[in-house]
Amino acid sequence: MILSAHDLAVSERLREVSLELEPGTITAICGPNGAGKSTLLEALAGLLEPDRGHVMLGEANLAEMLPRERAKAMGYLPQAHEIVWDVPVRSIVALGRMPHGDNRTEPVDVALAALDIAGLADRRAQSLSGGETARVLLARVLAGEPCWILADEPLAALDLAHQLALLRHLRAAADAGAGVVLVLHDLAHAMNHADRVVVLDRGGIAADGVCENALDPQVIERVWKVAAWWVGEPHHRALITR
Ligand SMILES: Nc1ncnc2c1ncn2[C@@H]1O[C@H](COP(=O)(O)OP(=O)(O)OP(=O)(O)O)[C@@H](O)[C@H]1O
Repeated sequence: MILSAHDLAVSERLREVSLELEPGTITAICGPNGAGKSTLLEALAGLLEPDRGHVMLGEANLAEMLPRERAKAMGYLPQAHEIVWDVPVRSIVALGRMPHGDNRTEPVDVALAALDIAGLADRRAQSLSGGETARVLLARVLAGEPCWILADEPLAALDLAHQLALLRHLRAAADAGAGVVLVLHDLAHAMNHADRVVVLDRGGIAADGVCENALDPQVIERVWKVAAWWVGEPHHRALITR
């Protein structure tokens, strides 16, 4: 189902943002610190009530959906990676099944494997490293098999191999019909792995479109105030800065 934002405004943080996001694709939200990326993602997840505007999931207004139905549809990973309960990793990941009210173990096992944490399943959550914690919280989102995966900087704490593995998994989820929206600071990840990039600047949309256009050097110069250019082949590009 299409996820759409209509004239979303949140105090000084977001100014009249409208977007239509297609399932089956990966959209990256990029922009400088404080641009409003996390605010937009939270609003798209239905977890932040905008001052004006609304978010629709297909024909349903997200704000009017039952919390349980919304939680089934929208998998959200916040920016701060913290686990406050000192319980086994498997129990944390299994929380992803809560909106479904079932005890199905298969999605939990698939998520543990996807994030390469099956070997940690019996470890206490508070004994994990930062990157392991991030992978456990992502696995919880994936275990819920949501229609939409909204993740705020999901790659930030991961090492190179786990970043690539997660990106492959998110691509497979999109190919299977899920919508994926990622807040990314690494513009090369956005360029190489997203289908579409939305650039936010000071609460508004500065660019929106296919990666080559939305992350054109002129946009990077205007928004980030950095002189930069792309090298390499499509899907394997690197950003060179001056
Ligand atoms: N709860 C809040 N109350 C008031 N202002 C907030 C709140 N949360 C964030 N802000 C402000 O809103 C603006 C947008 O914040 P947001 O976290 O959405 O930015 P961001 O693009 O995700 O930034 P970053 O890249 O630093 O994570 C910032 O100026 C921030 O200081």
